[in-house]
Amino acid sequence: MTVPRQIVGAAIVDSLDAPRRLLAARRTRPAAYAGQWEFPGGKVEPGETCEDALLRELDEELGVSARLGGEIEGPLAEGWPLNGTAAMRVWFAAVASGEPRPLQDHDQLRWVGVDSTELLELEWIPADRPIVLALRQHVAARAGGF
Ligand SMILES: Nc1nc2c([nH]c(=O)n2[C@H]2C[C@H](O)[C@@H](COP(=O)(O)OP(=O)(O)OP(=O)(O)O)O2)c(=O)[nH]1
Repeated sequence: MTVPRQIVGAAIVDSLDAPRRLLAARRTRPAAYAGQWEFPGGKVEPGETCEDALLRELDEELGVSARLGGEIEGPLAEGWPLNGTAAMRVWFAAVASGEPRPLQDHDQLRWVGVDSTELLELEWIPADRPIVLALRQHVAARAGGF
């Protein structure tokens, strides 16, 4: 069996202890994903841990340093299956310093309520939808439901 290409993504929330809002990012490339919303992140490079790669990507793409919280575990050891031969591990994260800006790969960032219909109505990359649902479940379970 081929090992999927490892991608990492961040569910950036306003607070790791009591998340109410999520930072969604709209991609500009490649054409197949342009205009669709995603979790900021990218490919893990050789020699990097997933966590190091994610912190690097958040710095490059958004200009922030971040603190990672718990992982939103997917069905695979490599996380959540994406299109093709990739899979993505996703962590909750909070901004430690800096103000997120769409420096690379995105043309829009948006803080969206975790329990809002707006979150569900965003045009997510299709493979991200189950991750969004899992994220809501995590937050709802912690908050006692919403
Ligand atoms: N970052 C990110 N990528 C996702 C998500 N969902 C999803 O299917 N993908 C796909 C799109 C890309 O094919 C791949 C991530 O590659 P990328 O282009 O973001 O990686 P990168 O920043 O390292 O870019 P590059 O240096 O290769 O240009 O995973 C998501 O939520 N976040």
